[in-house]
Amino acid sequence: MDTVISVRNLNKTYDSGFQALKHLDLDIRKGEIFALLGPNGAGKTTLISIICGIVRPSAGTVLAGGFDIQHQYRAARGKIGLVPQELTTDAFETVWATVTFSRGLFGKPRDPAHIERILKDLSLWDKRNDKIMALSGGMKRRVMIAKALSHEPEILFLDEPTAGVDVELRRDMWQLVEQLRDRGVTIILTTHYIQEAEELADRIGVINHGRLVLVDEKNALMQKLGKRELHVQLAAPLTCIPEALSALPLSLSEDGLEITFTFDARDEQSGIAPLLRQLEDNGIEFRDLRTRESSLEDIFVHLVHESRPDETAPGRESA
Ligand SMILES: Nc1ncnc2c1ncn2[C@@H]1O[C@H](COP(=O)(O)OP(=O)(O)OP(=O)(O)O)[C@@H](O)[C@H]1O
Repeated sequence: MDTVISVRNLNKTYDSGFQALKHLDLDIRKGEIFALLGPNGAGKTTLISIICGIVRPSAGTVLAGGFDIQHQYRAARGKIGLVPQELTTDAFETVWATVTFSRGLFGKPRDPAHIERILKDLSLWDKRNDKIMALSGGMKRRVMIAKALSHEPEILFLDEPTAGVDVELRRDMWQLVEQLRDRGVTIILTTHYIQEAEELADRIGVINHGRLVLVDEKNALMQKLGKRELHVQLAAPLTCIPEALSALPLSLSEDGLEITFTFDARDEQSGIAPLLRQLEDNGIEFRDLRTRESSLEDIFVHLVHESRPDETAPGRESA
């Protein structure tokens, strides 16, 4: 698959001496939705700002559409649309004027048909003559996307696209992102919301303390790192796990009516069949069985915990 963004050995140390990015390598593939996930201060905005040419790296290279963001800035930047976290647009301008103006900033010739298409795609056409300040929060966000798409970029960065928006608007935004991808735009979004990455992304990168802790296909990630649980509903309550079963990874619910067995989704032998035999051998009857896969949230918490630089006890893990 074609690579549209290529980041190599990126380092960023701010003037304060703080190292925000450490030896970061990343390739973004054409046409994918890539979610960059990380806790506060992990380095997401720093990384995006360097790729978009807003912040200078201390070392390393970034190619966008084959152009070097430092040495071929205009060509590289022309490939990229950026929707920043903050709504930065002139409140007194109309929707049409502000989006048209953005296109001009990239030195592109006027193209009213293109602006019309974007505004229609983003359900802003009816609002084209309205002043930005008269729009709802959700519409303002759409205007920011329209501005970012005005110069026909191949790559769209969305920095926390749904921070602080309500659930309904978040769903709207997700739908919009998928529509843009279907039209061939490569999308990179940063998010705190694990559900957002789980819902939208083809691939996920997890960043913590300036390092990319992991990059993988979402589904592969969930399969590889996922744990599964088998919940066994018992016919009669137990007071404790019988001695004969104490070697197994079992836990008993407070009311004694459910045993949980945790196993690794990667193992071919889950251990469920031997477990059920042992339950029978020990006279423990059950009424029902359910399995549950770990969510991306479980995986994320585990990864971020593992990658703490000050971690002194390597064996410690979150469950
Ligand atoms: N101009 C700056 N000077 C010094 N340190 C900075 C500067 N900008 C960011 N940092 C620090 O770099 C680290 C990474 O910040 P960054 O904004 O990239 O993180 P983030 O992952 O986007 O966080 P958030 O999710 O909170 O937006 C933070 O510790 C931040 O305090």
